[in-house]
Amino acid sequence: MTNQRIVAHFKESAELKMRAAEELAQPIEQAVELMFLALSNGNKIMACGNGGSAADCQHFAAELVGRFERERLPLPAMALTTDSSILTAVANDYSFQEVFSKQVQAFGQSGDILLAITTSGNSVSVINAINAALERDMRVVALTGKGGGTVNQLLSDADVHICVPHDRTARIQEVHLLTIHCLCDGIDSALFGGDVDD
Ligand SMILES: O=C(CO)[C@@H](O)[C@H](O)[C@H](O)[C@H](O)COP(=O)(O)O
Ligand SMILES: [Zn+2]
Repeated sequence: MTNQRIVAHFKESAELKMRAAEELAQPIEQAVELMFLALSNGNKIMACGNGGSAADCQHFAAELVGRFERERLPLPAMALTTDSSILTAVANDYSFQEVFSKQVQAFGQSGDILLAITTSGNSVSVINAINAALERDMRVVALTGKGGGTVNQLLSDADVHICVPHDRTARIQEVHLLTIHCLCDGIDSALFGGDVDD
């Protein structure tokens, strides 16, 4: 019984990934172009999200500041999910809904990118960060699912919406992580060309 449940998770995840590849390849490519252009111009990428998506933000920033698969100079990416003093001060003195938007207002500059990760597309802390980014003339790459929720109403053609075609949070997160690795690989390929050399 347990074994069947495990196999069912693997099957559902694999099937979704194959299906999502068709739908998401184009927006992921657009996101790589947007990110590469920003990094080439000396801008940075900031990432925000809650719970498992907070971990995704940190994973992404680590691969840009450290490395993905190839040796290169550190690239400027930061997770807005890590400074417990900022997070607790803003949540305590204002509201949790402002924990990311305050940081976008503090650190964001025109031309920077916000990587906004929310499986529902409805987390208010992430929605507020998107609005703060757009107000600062930043571009937004949103990773969502479940139809995209409120995020649909905020983005324009200058932004990129990568919406995983599924309703289950865990499955959506699994595709978000794969997408993050595609973004890292795309940025490295834009820097160095197509082949991984190790
Ligand atoms: O990882 C999981 C569930 O798989 C949870 O921690 C999940 O990320 C949290 O419930 C989040 O608060 C969900 O927020 P969101 O994806 O709807 O923006
Ligand atoms: Zn999770």
